[in-house]
Amino acid sequence: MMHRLSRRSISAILQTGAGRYRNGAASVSCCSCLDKLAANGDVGARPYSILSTGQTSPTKSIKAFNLGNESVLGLRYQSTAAESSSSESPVEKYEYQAEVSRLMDLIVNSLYSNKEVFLRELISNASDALDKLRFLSVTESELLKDAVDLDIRIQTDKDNGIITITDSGIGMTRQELVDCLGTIAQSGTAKFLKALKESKDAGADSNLIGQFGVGFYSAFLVAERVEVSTKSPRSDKQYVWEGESNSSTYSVREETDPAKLIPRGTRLTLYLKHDDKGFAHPERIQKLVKNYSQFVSFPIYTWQEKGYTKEVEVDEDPSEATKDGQDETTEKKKKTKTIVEKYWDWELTNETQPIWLRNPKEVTKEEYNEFYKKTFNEYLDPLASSHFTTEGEVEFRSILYVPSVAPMGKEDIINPKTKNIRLYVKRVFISDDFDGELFPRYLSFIKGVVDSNDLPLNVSREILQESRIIRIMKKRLVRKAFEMIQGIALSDNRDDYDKFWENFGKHIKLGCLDDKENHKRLAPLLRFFSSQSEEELISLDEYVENMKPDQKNIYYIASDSVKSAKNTPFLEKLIEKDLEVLFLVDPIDEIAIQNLKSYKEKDFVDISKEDLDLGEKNEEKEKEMKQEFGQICDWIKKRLGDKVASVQVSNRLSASPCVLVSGKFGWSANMERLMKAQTMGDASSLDFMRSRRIFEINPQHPIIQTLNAACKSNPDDEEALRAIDLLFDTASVSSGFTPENPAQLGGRIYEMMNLALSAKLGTSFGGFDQQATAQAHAPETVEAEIVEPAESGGQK
Ligand SMILES: Nc1ncnc2c1ncn2[C@@H]1O[C@H](COP(=O)(O)OP(=O)(O)OP(=O)(O)O)[C@@H](O)[C@H]1O
Repeated sequence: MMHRLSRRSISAILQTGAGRYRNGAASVSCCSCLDKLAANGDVGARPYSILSTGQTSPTKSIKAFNLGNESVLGLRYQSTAAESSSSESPVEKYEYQAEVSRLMDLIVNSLYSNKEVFLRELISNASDALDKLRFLSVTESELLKDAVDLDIRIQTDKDNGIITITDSGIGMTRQELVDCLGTIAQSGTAKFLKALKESKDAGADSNLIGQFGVGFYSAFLVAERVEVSTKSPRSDKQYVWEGESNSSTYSVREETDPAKLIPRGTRLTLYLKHDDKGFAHPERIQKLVKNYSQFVSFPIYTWQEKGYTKEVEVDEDPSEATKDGQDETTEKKKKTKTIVEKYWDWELTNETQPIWLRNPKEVTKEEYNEFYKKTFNEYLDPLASSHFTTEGEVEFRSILYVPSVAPMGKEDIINPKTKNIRLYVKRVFISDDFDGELFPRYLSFIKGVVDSNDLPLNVSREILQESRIIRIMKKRLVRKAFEMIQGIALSDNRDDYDKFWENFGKHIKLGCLDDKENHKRLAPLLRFFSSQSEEELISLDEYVENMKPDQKNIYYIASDSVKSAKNTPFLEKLIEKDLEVLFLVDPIDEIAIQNLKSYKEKDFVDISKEDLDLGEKNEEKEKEMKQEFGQICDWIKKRLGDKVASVQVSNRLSASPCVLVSGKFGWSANMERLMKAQTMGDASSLDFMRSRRIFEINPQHPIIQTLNAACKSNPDDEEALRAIDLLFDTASVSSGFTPENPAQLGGRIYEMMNLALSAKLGTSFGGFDQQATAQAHAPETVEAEIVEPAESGGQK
């Protein structure tokens, strides 16, 4: 029977394993999102709450963020009468949110290495602002009313140590300026702070800024003063934000200097610290742009000194001319020299054709890897990549990657929240916020870009969910992802697949539960230990190749470790017959295999369940056995009552006297343990499953032969009957089940020990009351055992 489990149950089972997956913290990218969440009343589960929403006047615009356990005022208006009246455009002063102050303090006082990443962060913000404008303008064309190109321009003044970064993006209104710069509302920065703290605790270097980025505030890595002058197409006015590295306040005012007005977008001016003025060299900036922002899809221009050569006449010495004996009346051929004329101009510094639009034959592996690392902020090369174009019904271009490490902090693979797939429509970035629309959740670890010409530019979430085009795209993307993973599996480098399996094996197993349609692609990717390969994982293909010529099934046993799997009595006959058995030791393995049912037409068979056919059925022998052992089977069944469904002669044992086998449709010992641990099985279903077990006896074993004789000569013999009880309890334990009453089992073992010792030494000591000992260990624990699920999970 295949067990149908709810998502909650699967999630719980996944958590039973070594790696615990937890729900990711809410990821909010900007303050406006916070406001939306607050408006939706969706703040309960988030790491913050908004106590009162912003209003136009900053005096009343007070937001309180609950970060961790400290509740801090986001903005505190400090304007004084003197300040507001001192200029035409009043300067309003604000205090940073406490988190920002902490971050600024860290940036200014602790982070000295890798400072150059400030440029990457600021260019990335400019590029986001351009993306946002392009996206919004699809539905609000008036946003583009100021006809300026969509680009980023960086100018330097090396003498004064000033860098200016200007974009023609969406800009910020006054309120947005106040909301966005001065508070931390996005998860990247919060994660950075947390990681920084952890790395410091661990004594590691604090060079984490490159991995996480701290967005806008990284400007203070190099600047002592930052000016942000910004003009939103939704506002008539331009505003200026000013902050200093050693101050806990910042100010906002209107831009009144006509020379400084821009039609749209944002201009950041960085006044560099004395020691960092070297960043204002035009060549250095050019090098950094090439290094960090090569794959930004908007043109980045840098202000560069250029030169062109020209010929200029040289004034001749008149005496020299007469020396040559030239006739003064003949026209003189004038002498010239080549000089270089210097001038300053904008120079395009990045490659603007997106890498996915290029011909795959012309892109090198290094370029793919660089694009991956820059786009997804990764430090390691991916394990594999695939660049392809699909044609026909739906056309799109894509580059997909398999990361070489699992995300930091582990994600919830059941409900992943990733920004791993960036969707473009006709090169316009649309979204990276997907929830299973382009990839099934179990493949959410795949990263990449997808660019389609067939989708409308104003594609909304609803359109995505309903779209036939998206459905076709998803099918193709999934197929490509599988080809890519299979490519790693088939490569000569086994380490790569081991790495993949370690990081994403659970995802593949989850796919076996979730995606019936792709079972054929998922199954060859699975890996297990086996009775013949305890150290190295094997594939199902390797198992099938190793099968005996007449072997029909793929045998497996589910257990909690390789060690306990290899010692289970269920293996005995299979080992003797040299049949390989897969060891399913991850909690999710058994459910995954049960969902697959078969591989290459070979059924998966659980060797701990009834009706195990090892291909040696002999009816004659069975009849004989029935005659010889039929009576003992009935006798044992009578003694065990409802604890078992039946007692049978076993064909799977050689060394053990007996074993407790699960019913064909019942829970294996492993499943029963999981169900109990997760309190997913209520007491009645546990009792039912237990009552379906079969007690199998090994007719060759001396204990069974002795009992067989006892049953024929004296079936009421108390000692023989108690031996049956002990045999049953012991078989439960060795078969992987938890004994119903461990204390009672202990009592029975002591009793047997006493009997054996008495027989050996010819005496019984101290009037030892065997039955009393057994009973003394019995009572309360029975209760505790039954009550346990209800206490922890409310089920009984
Ligand atoms: N050049 C810009 N144009 C328009 N808005 C900007 C610009 N730079 C920053 N912002 C606004 O300021 C906010 C905060 O920027 P910051 O870089 O600190 O974080 P972020 O960009 O949201 O997150 P991350 O840097 O992790 O992507 C942005 O979300 C954006 O709304």
